[in-house]
Parts: sequence; C-alpha cells; structure tokens
Amino acid sequence: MAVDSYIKRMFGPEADSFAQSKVLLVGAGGIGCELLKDLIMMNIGEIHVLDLDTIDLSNLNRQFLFRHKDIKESKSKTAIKAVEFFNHTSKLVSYHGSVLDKNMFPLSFFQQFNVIYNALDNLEARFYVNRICLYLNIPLYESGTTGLKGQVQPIYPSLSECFHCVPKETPKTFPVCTIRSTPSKPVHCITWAKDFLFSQLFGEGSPDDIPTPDDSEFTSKREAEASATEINELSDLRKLVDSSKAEDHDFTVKVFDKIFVTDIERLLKIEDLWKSREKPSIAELGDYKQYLATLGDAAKDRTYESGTLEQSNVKSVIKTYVASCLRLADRLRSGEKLEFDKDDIDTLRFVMATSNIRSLIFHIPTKSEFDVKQIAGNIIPAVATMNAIMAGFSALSSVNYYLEKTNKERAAKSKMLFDSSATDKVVNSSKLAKPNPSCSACSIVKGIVKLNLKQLKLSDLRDSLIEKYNYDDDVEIMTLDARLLYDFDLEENLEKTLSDFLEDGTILLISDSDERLDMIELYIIDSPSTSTIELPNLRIPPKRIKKSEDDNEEGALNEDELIENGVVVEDEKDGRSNGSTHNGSSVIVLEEDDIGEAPAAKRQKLK
Ligand SMILES: Nc1ncnc2c1ncn2[C@@H]1O[C@H](COP(=O)(O)OP(=O)(O)OP(=O)(O)O)[C@@H](O)[C@H]1O
Ligand SMILES: [Zn+2]
Repeated sequence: MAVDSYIKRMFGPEADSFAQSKVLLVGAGGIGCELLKDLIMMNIGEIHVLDLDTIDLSNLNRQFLFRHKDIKESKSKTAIKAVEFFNHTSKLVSYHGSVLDKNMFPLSFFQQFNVIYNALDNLEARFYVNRICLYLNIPLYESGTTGLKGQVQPIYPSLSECFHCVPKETPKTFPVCTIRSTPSKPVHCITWAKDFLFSQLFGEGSPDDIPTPDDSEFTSKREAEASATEINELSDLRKLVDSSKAEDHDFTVKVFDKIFVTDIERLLKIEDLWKSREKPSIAELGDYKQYLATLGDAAKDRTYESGTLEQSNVKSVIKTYVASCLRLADRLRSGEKLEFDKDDIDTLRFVMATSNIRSLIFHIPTKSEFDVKQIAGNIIPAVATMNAIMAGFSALSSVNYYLEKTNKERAAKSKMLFDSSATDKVVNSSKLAKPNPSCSACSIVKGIVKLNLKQLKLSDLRDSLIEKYNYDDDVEIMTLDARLLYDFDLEENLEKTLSDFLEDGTILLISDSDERLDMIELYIIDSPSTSTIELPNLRIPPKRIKKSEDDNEEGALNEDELIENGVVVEDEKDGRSNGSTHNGSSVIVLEEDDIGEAPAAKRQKLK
C-alpha cells in the first residue's frame, strides 16, 4: 500500500497535512537516522536534514543508514542517499554544516519550516535551536538519549516549557587539588592528562595564559606554591615545544622529567599530603631514564607500536608518549590548532600514555586505550534501541502537530516522554509544563529588527528604541554575551557605526534605565538595502522583580500575566507568528559539548 493511503487510513482526512508540511531535522546521528526513517514513513512533504559531521567507523553499530564504504562521507548527504530507495514520496534536502553557522543558516533559513526536530548530542546546539524556535514561534521536538535513558520534549514557544526553562545537569567536577596533587582514581589521572597537561602543552592559547588556581583550592599554602611553580615551568615547556624543530626530540625528555620527576619530587616534599595517603613513587617507572634515552632515533619515525597497547608496561607507554608528543608537535608546527578529540589518535594516545604513567606513579590501576577513550570522551555507550525508541516517540508525539489546527491545541495534546525505571513500564509521559517565568530564554519579549549595520550609528538605534517603546529617559544596550554597548555612563560608542559591534545574527538585550519596563531581546538582521530602523511592535510588560537568589520575590508577575503581557503576534497565520514572539573552580570532566550557553551573567564594557 502506498504510504499516503496508509497514513490516511490511520489518521483520516486530516492526514493531508503530513504531506503538506516542511520540516527540519537537525542531526543525522544515532537518533537522526532513526527519525529520518520515521518521518519518511509519516509521509512528511519535505524533510531537510542538517549535520556538520562525517561518518566514523564507530557510528556504524547504530546509525543504520551508514555502511563501511560511507566512512568520511557527509552524514546528512549519505543519510538522504540511503533512504532514496525506500518507498516514499517525501522531498529530501541535505545540508552539510553546523546549525550554529549564521552565514550558512541565517534566521530566514529556519523560517521556512513548520516543525523542527532536534536529534543533537550537545547542549550548545540545542540551546541555539531552542532560541531560534522561540524567535520564529516554530514548534520544536527535542530528543536525546544517554545510554538507557532518553526523553522527548515537545516545545511550543510561549505555551510550554522551552529547553532553557529547566536548568541542565552541571558537569561533574573534581577538586583542583585532587587532580593536581593527590589523584586516587584513573579518572583523576585522565582528567589531569586531558584538561591540564594536554591543553597546556599543545592546546590553543598563549603559554602565558595558563590559569593559576586560587590558593583556597589547595589544602595548604605549600601545595598551592608547588602548583604555581608547576604551571610556570609548564608554560616554559610549551614555549620549547613551539620553538622545537622537526628533528628535535629533546623536549619529550624535558617534559617527561618535569611532569613525572620534578613535579612529583616537589609534591613528595609536602609531608602533610602523605600522612594518610600512599606516597607516589617514581621507582614504579623502573629504569625509565635509560629507556627514554634509547628511544631517541627510534622515536624519530613517529610510529606507534602495532597491536593493542600495553597499558601497564612502562616501556610501551613511554614509547607511545614520545611518538604522540612528536606527532602533536609536528601538527602544531604545521599551523594546526589542536584540541582533545577522542577520535583523534594522537590526542587520545597522548592522554592514554601520560595518564597511565601518572597512574603507575600514584599506584592507581592503569586503563586500556578503549577505557581512556570512554572516560576522556565522557562516553556513556549509546544504545541503538533507546535511540530508536526515542526517535519513534519524537515522530509519534509530533503527530499532534499535524492533526490539530492551532498551537494551543497541539500543545495541550502533546506529551513529554521519558524512560521509566519501573519494571513494568518502558516509558513515562507527562503533560507539557508551562514556561518558567524566570527562564532567561523564553520569558523575555523578543523581536527581530532589520538594520543597515554599515550605515547606522549606535545613537540612531538608541534614539529609535526610546521613541518606539516609550522609554522615559534612557536605555541600556547589551549583547546576549554580555558586552555592554551603551548606557548613560558609556557614551563613547554612540557615534560609532553599528557594524563596529554588531553582525547579522547578534542578539541584543535592551533594558530600561528607569527600571520601569522589562528587558527585551532583539535579533539583528543586517539589511544593506534598508536606511531606516524598523523596530518590531512589542508590548513590553512592566519590570519584573526576578525570583532568584539575588532578587526578592516581591512584585513578581504570575505565569499567566507574563504570557498575556508578553505575546505580540504580528500577522498570525497557521498558528505561527511573523517575527516577534512572547515571550572554587574545579576541573571539568565533561567535554565542552556539555557546557551549556551561559545566559548573560556579568556585563563587560566594550573596549
Ligand atoms: N552544531 C551542529 N550542527 C549540526 N549537527 C550537529 C551539531 N552538533 C552536533 N551535530 C550532530 O548531531 C549528531 C548527534 O548524533 P549522535 O548523538 O549519535 O552523535 P555521533 O557524533 O554520531 O556519535 P558519537 O558522539 O557517539 O561518536 C551528530 O551526527 C553530530 O554531528
Ligand atoms: Zn524557557
């Protein structure tokens, strides 16, 4: 039976809307491959698939649209090619690029879609798509899995909780002193090797930028001093790596001596540290000096040992350390910017070797390359079935979008779905919650403004804002990433052209200096053909007193008032609006993937 007749039989005449819809699928990985198949089976009219990545060998166990021959090919393009032969009538379009790339995917790109499906693996991209959907009032089906856990969250802007409404789990952290001085578990050594040693020796940034932790983060002043000396010496070694020549391998010996001998000897002198702990011991490395010296010429060919690396064999890990150091230094010299990537063999082997040498010294069990990859990449193995289940629920839950007429009805019928720990249940569901009135993404009234950035000055924008929104006296203009462009105290930017600070896609936060009106958020679109400033029609609610630790609760508006006051719908069609919508440092173990977008916390004056 043709797919459309099958869908009609299931859902009745309303099913025509499936074929009339155009959707965007962001991410063609574990969930994305499944979801693409599901959306095709729903007979969706147009499916656009976007992914930045190419296929890796490790994707093949669960990303069922990809084969061995597709390794290194674009995920989105390959996924679409793979489903071409399915029995379907959907029009398919692929894009190879990051959803965060504003040149490739400006706001107008997203505007063409009725629904967006997220099948991503990181918070940054998820927060970004969430905000885009808030601006354009597009329903978003957000999905994610971690091992055997998973969830699907339908997001109807201004009607239900957005992705930002509920704080996300903060990355697991370890005290600095555990990582720098007293590791007791393999993960401590791996974190040290990846986040401290690798990033300082080969990572981006000047060697002088190495951050020095606060004294308060250590158990004693001596320990803090030892750490500061360690950091200064490491900074010198980074300079040595930068200035090394291809034929040099001396720096590998100097780095080894410093991190595994001098630093450890310094720590050993702080007796307090070892009163209740076993002392680290360089003797665990045996005759490492002689072995390092003999490696010289042999290491020059930069080859790794063949076969499985022996994680606890001192000679084997030292050889891996030398080869990875030389290969990374070659790459730095060729101008490459290096960052740790679990799939980059040189960065992985450097971390594997150095963490295991440190583990040997501290009497900690060593870890195989496979284990180090899991821990350093913070990988919880993906479960193909859970991806398939959550993708299925995302598609199924979005049926409400196609069958109902308004976003209000769609949101009322939609459910959030998540894994269940009960033995007799696979999945739990709950009604969609209302938006969080103090969410920094969806509670602020938003609008889109087209400006000729090269022609207009900041003073033009300030004057237009005051006139359009009836600010009594003055406004404060700040970017979403907390750069202060203007306030009554900072007038020097007024005569500068907007292109000096803004670009297409910059988001501005505008506050009322009189504290009478609430803050608004404006999305800037550069429009070289415009000469005037056309600010969107927004109804700005009175200033809210935020319910946060810093502010007291008096005067806070309730949720309904906020939604009522915030919504400004211009040219509403099909439930979508056109433009404005309502609305002591530790070492981080997770990848930067997991560090969410920080809402503008502190203001910095623009210099
Ligand atoms: N900014 C982005 N723009 C476009 N696609 C993205 C972006 N960030 C992540 N993705 C894609 O989202 C998908 C998420 O899929 P998944 O969680 O299965 O991860 P993976 O990278 O395929 O697998 P693994 O991380 O286990 O190696 C990936 O294909 C990834 O390339
Ligand atoms: Zn929100």
